[in-house]
Amino acid sequence: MVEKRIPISVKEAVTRVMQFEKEGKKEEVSIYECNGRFLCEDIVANHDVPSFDRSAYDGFAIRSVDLKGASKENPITLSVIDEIGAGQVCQKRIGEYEAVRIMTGAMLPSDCDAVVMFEVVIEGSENTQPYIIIDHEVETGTNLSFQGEDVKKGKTLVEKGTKINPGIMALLATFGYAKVPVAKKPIVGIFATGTELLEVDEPLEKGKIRNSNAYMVMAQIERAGATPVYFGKLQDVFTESYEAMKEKLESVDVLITTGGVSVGDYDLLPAIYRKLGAEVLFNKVAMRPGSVTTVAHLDGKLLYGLSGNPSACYVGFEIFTKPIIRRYLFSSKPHLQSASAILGEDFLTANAFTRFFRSTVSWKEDGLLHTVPSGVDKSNIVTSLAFANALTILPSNSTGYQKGERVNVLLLEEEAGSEWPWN
Ligand SMILES: Nc1nc2c(c(=O)[nH]1)N[C@H]1C(S)=C(S)[C@@H](COP(=O)(O)OP(=O)(O)OC[C@H]3O[C@@H](n4cnc5c(N)ncnc54)[C@H](O)[C@@H]3O)O[C@H]1N2
Ligand code: MOO
Ligand SMILES: [Mg+2]
Repeated sequence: MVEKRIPISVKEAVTRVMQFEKEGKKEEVSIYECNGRFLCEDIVANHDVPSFDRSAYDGFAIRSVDLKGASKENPITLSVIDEIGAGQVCQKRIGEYEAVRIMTGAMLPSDCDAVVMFEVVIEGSENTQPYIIIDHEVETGTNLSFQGEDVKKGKTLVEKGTKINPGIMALLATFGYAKVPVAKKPIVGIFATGTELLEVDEPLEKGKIRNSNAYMVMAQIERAGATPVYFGKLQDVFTESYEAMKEKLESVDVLITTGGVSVGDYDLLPAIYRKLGAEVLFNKVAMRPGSVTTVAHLDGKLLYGLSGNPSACYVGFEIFTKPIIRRYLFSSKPHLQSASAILGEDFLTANAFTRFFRSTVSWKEDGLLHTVPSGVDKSNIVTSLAFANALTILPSNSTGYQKGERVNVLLLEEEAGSEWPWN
């Protein structure tokens, strides 16, 4: 008699997996190598930015008090006693009716309180002494970039667990991070199981298929921020598979297998977990695709038995493996980012299980996010994955869903993530 598996909810299954979440190890890498890595510490401003008042324009630093009463009828002349470019500091005191020629980014002389742009003054010179004529009043603070206006010292700017992007690179450089504290990438091993599997470079044979899951999952692991290690494919032979898994488990943080987790005669993973002594957290989830997703735990490591069916394998990884990787990478929002979208097609069949259909979401003219299937909604389908940028969640119900209804989607390519999208 075949084993009868009792499905648990997606929320319960994710909860069981997340009991084993942990932050990973830290390392420091050169700023040249950190783009795309995940911060393992918050970035806190260690000084004001800018750290001094500076000119926002090319022009003249002045004392606004000297220009009180200036007008077209009563233009005021200032003597230009110094000249500074960005990086230079004026060493002179600026007295009454004096000004300094100043370039964008140069530190404002301490006696001055505003800048007038070149374009609004008349320049002249008398006996080699330059002067300017100004025909309007200038408020204190005009054309300045103030100390701390960008950020004040002590402010937390970027939280640990954030993926470094070009803007964060600018912050790291601003605050002097020649070495950047990042999370070590966890090592995620993969075996593809199945006697029917051919490698990419092998010609098709009767009854056989090419192994696509391994390459798909490697790319998902990389997208999640970890390092994939492909251990090759295993025939559906117990001893060989057991030995290979036992050996490779030593060298990885997480071990993924694809295929062999259901109730078929050659589905060996349940027996392999037993022999390894791994504790199975669940082997049936009320979701489709991915209902057979099995997660086990052994000596602090998670073993993912993802389905052999490509769509089920893909969804199982995104829902159950990605958040563990992101927690390892110090994220406090490790789950796929959720959003509300308008359903673009009818789904009128009853669902006993929550459906995650692979979807293409896009913004439409109504300003709302819309979701449509990216291909056929069956777990053995591989082509729908190529165009999926989201998973649309259709919770189980007896009526199905109508075009135009609001639904939740999980965004596959957004980096911000969700704390917990399962409420
Ligand atoms: N009696 C039952 N049969 C099945 C059940 C069930 O509940 N009772 N569940 C079905 C569901 S749902 C799924 S999903 C599949 C899951 O099967 P397995 O995870 O055991 O995977 P396999 O049997 O090894 O393979 C399934 C399918 O996927 C193809 N495959 C496998 N590996 C790869 C790969 N690396 N690249 C591409 N395609 C792969 C394989 O050839 C099979 O066609 O079980 C149902 N059966
Ligand atoms: O696990 Mo299967 O993917 O439910 O379709
Ligand atoms: Mg099977």
